Amino acid sequence: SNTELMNTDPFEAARAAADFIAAETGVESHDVALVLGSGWAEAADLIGETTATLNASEVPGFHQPSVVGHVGTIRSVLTKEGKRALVLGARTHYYEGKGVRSVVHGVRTAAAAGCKTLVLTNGCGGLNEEWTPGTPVLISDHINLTATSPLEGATFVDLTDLYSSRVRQLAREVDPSLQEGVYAQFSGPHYETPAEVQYAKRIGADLVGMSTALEAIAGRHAGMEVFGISLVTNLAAGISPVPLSHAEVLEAGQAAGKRISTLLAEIIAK
Ligand SMILES: Nc1nc2[nH]c(I)nc2c(=O)[nH]1
Repeated sequence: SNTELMNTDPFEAARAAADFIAAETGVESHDVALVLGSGWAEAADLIGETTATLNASEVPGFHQPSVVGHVGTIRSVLTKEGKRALVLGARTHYYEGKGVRSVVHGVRTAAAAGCKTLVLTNGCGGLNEEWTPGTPVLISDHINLTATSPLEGATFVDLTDLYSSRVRQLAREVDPSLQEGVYAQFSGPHYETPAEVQYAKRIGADLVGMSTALEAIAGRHAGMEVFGISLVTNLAAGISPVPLSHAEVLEAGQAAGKRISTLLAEIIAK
């Protein structure tokens, strides 16, 4: 079974998933992988024409997302430039307790499917009060506060320029006003306390979230060029006087959807 395969050899599990996707979509090899986070759901429709849609639960090793508002599909999208994009709308978060191998299965599957570029998007909390909800921020680097790694054994991988400065430059050509920030991944599922947000700020983070860093490490290990972009959907706890509300988070994501998805489509087209 896929669970056994994931437990014995996660790379075999990714190979099986990639073969399944190639067979089901009729696309032998994909070029760019897109992981959609909160607020980014519209991006797939704007980057090209969806030629196949699979339910995540039917693809080996993937789970139907347990997070409300997250789509559970994997789509093959043909861009106007003829690029094949694999859109992973079924992210597994570390806080779901399914293990770090499950968190990075989609990334490994994308690499096994042929992708050379990995685009990671997410919704996050902002530590800079000028970044109001709905602000997209390029990820320049990350701080992994999960106390874990997707890599096992003596897999010493360099993470210099993990968030490709080349692609960040392309993004700035699309929108010169784009800001950059360091993203800190907390394990979650609770939000940070105000004291933890100040700690994150003090150690150099500009954004706090519960995804992305572990996926980026696995993406680099798999040989892909990684690019990350966050959507600030709320000010992190304590940055603004009012408490967080998940409803506000979701609503801010929806409001910014069109603008950031267009931005992403233009970056991918480059
Ligand atoms: N850790 C963390 N994750 C988040 N995801 C979203 I959307 N907002 C936040 C936040 O404020 N903190």
